[in-house]
Amino acid sequence: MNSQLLSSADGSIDKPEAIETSNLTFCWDRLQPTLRFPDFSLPRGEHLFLYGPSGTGKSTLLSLLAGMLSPASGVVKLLGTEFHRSDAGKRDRFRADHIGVIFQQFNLVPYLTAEANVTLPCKLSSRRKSATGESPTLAAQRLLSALAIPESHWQRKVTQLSIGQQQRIAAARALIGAPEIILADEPTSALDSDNRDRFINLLLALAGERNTSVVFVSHDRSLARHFHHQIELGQVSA
Ligand SMILES: Nc1ncnc2c1ncn2[C@@H]1O[C@H](COP(=O)(O)OP(=O)(O)OP(=O)(O)O)[C@@H](O)[C@H]1O
Repeated sequence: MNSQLLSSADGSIDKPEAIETSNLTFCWDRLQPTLRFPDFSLPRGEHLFLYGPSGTGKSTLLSLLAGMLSPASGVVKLLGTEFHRSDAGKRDRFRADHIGVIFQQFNLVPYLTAEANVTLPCKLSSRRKSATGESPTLAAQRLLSALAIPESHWQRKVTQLSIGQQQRIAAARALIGAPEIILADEPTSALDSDNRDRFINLLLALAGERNTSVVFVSHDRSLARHFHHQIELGQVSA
């Protein structure tokens, strides 16, 4: 088993961990091999790159971290709690309060404007709303601006925007209200390499300002240089 305790980039050892896993396994069904995941521990405010070939369980691991799946065995803790063991209501609340997710296909609400998509987490979480320190609309506008979405596009429906713009709106939605953790699943797969690098740099800079930890999944190992830590998935065994 590949076991990794990721040391803090600033050398401190007393910060509460954003994510800890140990002996984590998951099995979709009896016909498939058990997915076994490496142990790791990600300090607050740091970022981790998870890579590996197709089918090695990157998206499954992200769903385990997000509490959308429960492990077959082992432990997964976010901010010191095994929140996936809570009932559905508490799980949803924890996720809304503490986690921003950027999905592969962005999962934006198609009939809402760019700005309304970004403020959505503040409607689902009073914690995220108050953490903006201002009105959610102003916070959304600041993020849209920082992510280079022209003001003329803020009131457009997201379906009228380019893929690159939709991706940055998904990032703004994940960042608003400074959640402690962002989970990003291959959000750059549709972009060329210049735009991919620019997006990752922006995402990590904005996350850094908020002391937000980021787990970023990709099959493209060349992106690893942007991140504090990296883990390769690939051990799939029965
Ligand atoms: N909903 C599901 N039901 C059954 N099996 C699934 C389901 N989702 C994934 N799997 C299986 O679990 C394994 C891991 O899939 P997963 O999507 O986590 O891999 P991945 O590394 O993210 O792949 P990719 O890079 O292609 O997105 C694969 O064998 C896949 O077929």
